[in-house]
Amino acid sequence: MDTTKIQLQNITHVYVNSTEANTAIENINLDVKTGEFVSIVGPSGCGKSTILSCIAGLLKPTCGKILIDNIAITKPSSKVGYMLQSDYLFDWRTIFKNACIGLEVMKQLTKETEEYALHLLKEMGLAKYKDHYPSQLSGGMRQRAALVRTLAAKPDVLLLDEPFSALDYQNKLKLEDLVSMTLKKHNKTAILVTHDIAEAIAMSDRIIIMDNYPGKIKETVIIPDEIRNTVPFSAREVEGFYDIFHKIWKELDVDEQ
Ligand SMILES: Nc1ncnc2c1ncn2[C@@H]1O[C@H](COP(=O)(O)OP(=O)(O)OP(=O)(O)O)[C@@H](O)[C@H]1O
Repeated sequence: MDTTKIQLQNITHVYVNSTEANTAIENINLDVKTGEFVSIVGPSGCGKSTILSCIAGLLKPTCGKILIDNIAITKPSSKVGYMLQSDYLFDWRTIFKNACIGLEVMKQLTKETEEYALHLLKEMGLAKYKDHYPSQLSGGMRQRAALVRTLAAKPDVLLLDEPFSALDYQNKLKLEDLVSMTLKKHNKTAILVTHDIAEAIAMSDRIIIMDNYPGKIKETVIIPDEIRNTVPFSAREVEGFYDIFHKIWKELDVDEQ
């Protein structure tokens, strides 16, 4: 049975400083099901990161309510993992120690949780680098270590804010496959923010297209099963992939509006 994991109910957020008020997002309504992968695309400044920060409990929306498992989000919670463009690994800690940092901060470091972190490092092909330091790893390996750190705390929800954008194309495609397969295997619910339309189509069940001034939902695109059930790398070869690409491209092309 489909259960709703995340609910955004009429979310509006206004950034206020000493000279002005800026309505970043207005009346955002969105339900995300357990295990669903939703991407958000839209022009720069339309409020994608603001939405993620509100779901993460880092930002309190000016109006509206956010629920996870029907419980209102008022502060950051271990249920929600956040992965960003920069890996934020600590250079003085080994990869294993970096992977365990969230557990340490939450005072959940036990033999069992350490073993789980080690298991995830193995899954990500990093077991033999566990005693290395971040500076000894490539960008793709570092981002995989950041993913282990995020998953080690066993969040139900993953918020991914352009996590592959700093990687070279080959590593980006490899990591898309790995993240997609890992999240499916662990039945995680994910929201990805990306400027890469092909990445959004290849990884998602559903894509939310946003509009600017103020940020709002313009359209929703449901990804057909043939694409959804294929790993991201091969999804690009599925018939109909580029029809969806062109549709989204057109929606985002401000010159044509
Ligand atoms: N701390 C802040 N104070 C004031 N305004 C802010 C703040 N953070 C973001 N904004 C404004 O809110 C709007 C939405 O910003 P946000 O970063 O959420 O957009 P975005 O869609 O993620 O952008 P990008 O694609 O460029 O990363 C923008 O107009 C931005 O300038």
